[in-house]
Amino acid sequence: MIELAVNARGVGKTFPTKDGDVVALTEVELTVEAGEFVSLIGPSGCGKSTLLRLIADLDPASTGTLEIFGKPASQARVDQDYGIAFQQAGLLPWRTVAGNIALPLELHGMAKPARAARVAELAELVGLTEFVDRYPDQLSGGMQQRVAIARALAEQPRLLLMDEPFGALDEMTREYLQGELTRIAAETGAAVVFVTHSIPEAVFLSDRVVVMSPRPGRITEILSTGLDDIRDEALRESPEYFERVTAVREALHGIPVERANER
Ligand SMILES: Nc1ncnc2c1ncn2[C@@H]1O[C@H](COP(=O)(O)OP(=O)(O)OP(=O)(O)O)[C@@H](O)[C@H]1O
Repeated sequence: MIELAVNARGVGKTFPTKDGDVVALTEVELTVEAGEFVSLIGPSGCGKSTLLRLIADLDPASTGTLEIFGKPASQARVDQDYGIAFQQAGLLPWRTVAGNIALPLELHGMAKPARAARVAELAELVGLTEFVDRYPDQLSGGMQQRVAIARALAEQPRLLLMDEPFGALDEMTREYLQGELTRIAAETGAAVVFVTHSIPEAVFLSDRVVVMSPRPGRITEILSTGLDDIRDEALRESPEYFERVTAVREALHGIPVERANER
């Protein structure tokens, strides 16, 4: 039987506000298989971050059921089944790269020698071995984001939740880190749920792209990219890649792009 990293059934989220209820998400049906890379894409306010926050148990769902590796999200949180990385790297400025990566290991009481070994392994995984003694303000934005990814992976989570982690980076760094992330996901075997505004980014990274629409946020389409496992620079220039980018763009617009331009 296929193991599911995420299993969302009829999930909805309503925020009560002083001006009335905001229905952020409704009737979300989504499964993510172990080891699968799934992106969430959609216009601003469609509930991408909300869905990620529900999966991470940072907020409770208002309706439906949500299981992470067959457990309630709250249990998965206790069991540290997932790691999280956000748009802002969120590093502690007074700690070195090694200190930041080690933080979750320290909090959970890993002994010092084991911790040092794991930090070295993670620094190598994200290509920062030579920078472990630097402080965050001595790093580029892309390097800071790599530290955040290493920290999220510290406890070998089987699921990585990422909310626009490359959103604040320049295009070249972004493309470089996309390649790195696909390699890291393959090496660790972790499933990834990745929030993005970028259609090419979603296609390049993903096995499946989940297209969402706002008011109230819901899934309108799920597209399999059907691309093979090798995600390199050649892929970005291939006809299959352009085809998938067009398909996702059309799904976002709800109609074929040519016709949308005619209106
Ligand atoms: N704590 C909250 N209280 C009230 N409304 C909220 C709260 N959090 C989110 N919302 C609303 O829920 C909807 C979905 O927000 P969410 O941040 O999930 O969208 P998003 O797709 O991630 O947007 P963006 O792409 O701009 O980051 C929005 O209308 C937002 O205003």
